[in-house]
Amino acid sequence: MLEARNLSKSFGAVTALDGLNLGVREGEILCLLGANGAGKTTTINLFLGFLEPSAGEALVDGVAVHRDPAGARARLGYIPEQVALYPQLSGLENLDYFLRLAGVKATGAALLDALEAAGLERAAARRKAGTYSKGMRQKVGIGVALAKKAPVLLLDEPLSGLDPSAANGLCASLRRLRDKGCAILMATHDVFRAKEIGTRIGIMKGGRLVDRLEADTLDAREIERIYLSHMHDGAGAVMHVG
Ligand SMILES: Nc1ncnc2c1ncn2[C@@H]1O[C@H](COP(=O)(O)OP(=O)(O)OP(=O)(O)O)[C@@H](O)[C@H]1O
Repeated sequence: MLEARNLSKSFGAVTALDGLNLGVREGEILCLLGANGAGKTTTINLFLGFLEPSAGEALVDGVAVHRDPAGARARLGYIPEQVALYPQLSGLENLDYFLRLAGVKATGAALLDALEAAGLERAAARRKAGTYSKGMRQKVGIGVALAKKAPVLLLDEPLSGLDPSAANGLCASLRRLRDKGCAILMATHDVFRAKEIGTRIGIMKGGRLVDRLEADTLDAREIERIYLSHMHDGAGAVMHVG
C-alpha cells in the first residue's frame, strides 16, 4: 500500500533522505525510529506530496505521489504531531468540514459513529475543539481517517506529549485500524510503543534506513539496544531481519 523506491530528498547541500526503499502492506504497522534530523518527517511529507522527491518515487496504493498528489492523498489519513482544528467549531463540525474538503459525503450519524470509534465520546464531539486536549484532537484526526475509509494512515510522532492513558487509547485505535487492513506508517521516538504496536520497525540515520527489525522477534530492550548501537557508531546499513 505504501512504497518508497530509491526515494531521495535534498534541501540545498543537506541530504535529508538518501535512497530510501521501504514498503508497508495492508494490515501492517511500520514504525520509523531515528534521531532528530534522521529523515522521518521528510519521508512522511514525500508520501503526502508536500515535498517533491529529488530522486526516486513514493507510491500510495500504486499511485505515484508526484504524478497524482490528489489521487494519493485521497487514499491517506494523516495525523501530524499537532492536529490543527478550527477552535470555534465542534469536533463533529471539524470532521464534517475536513470530509467535505476531501469530497467525502457522510451523514451526521456516520460522523458521530466515526468519532466514537476513534474514542471521542458523543458529548465531547459536540464541544468546541478549542477546549480539546492533544489526545482529543488526534481522535478527530483518526475519525477523519475512519470516515474516509482511508486504506493508509501516516502518523508523525503522534505519541509525544500524550499521557499514558491517551497513548494507550491511540495505540488501541491503531491496532483496530491495522486489524481492519489499514497500512500504517508511524514516525516515533518511543521504542517501547513501537515494539508494542509495530509489525516491523525501521531505524533511520542520516537519511538512510540502516536497520529493519521484526517487532515480534525481539523484546523492547533488545530493540532499544540495537537502536542505540546504530546511534553511537558510524556503521552503515546492518540488516538484522530481511
Ligand atoms: N524544509 C527544509 N529545508 C532545509 N532542510 C530541511 C528541511 N526539512 C528538513 N530539513 C533537513 O532534513 C533533515 C531531515 O529532517 P527531518 O525533519 O525529516 O528529520 P526527522 O527524522 O523527522 O527529525 P525529528 O525527529 O526532529 O522530527 C534534517 O537535517 C533537517 O534539518
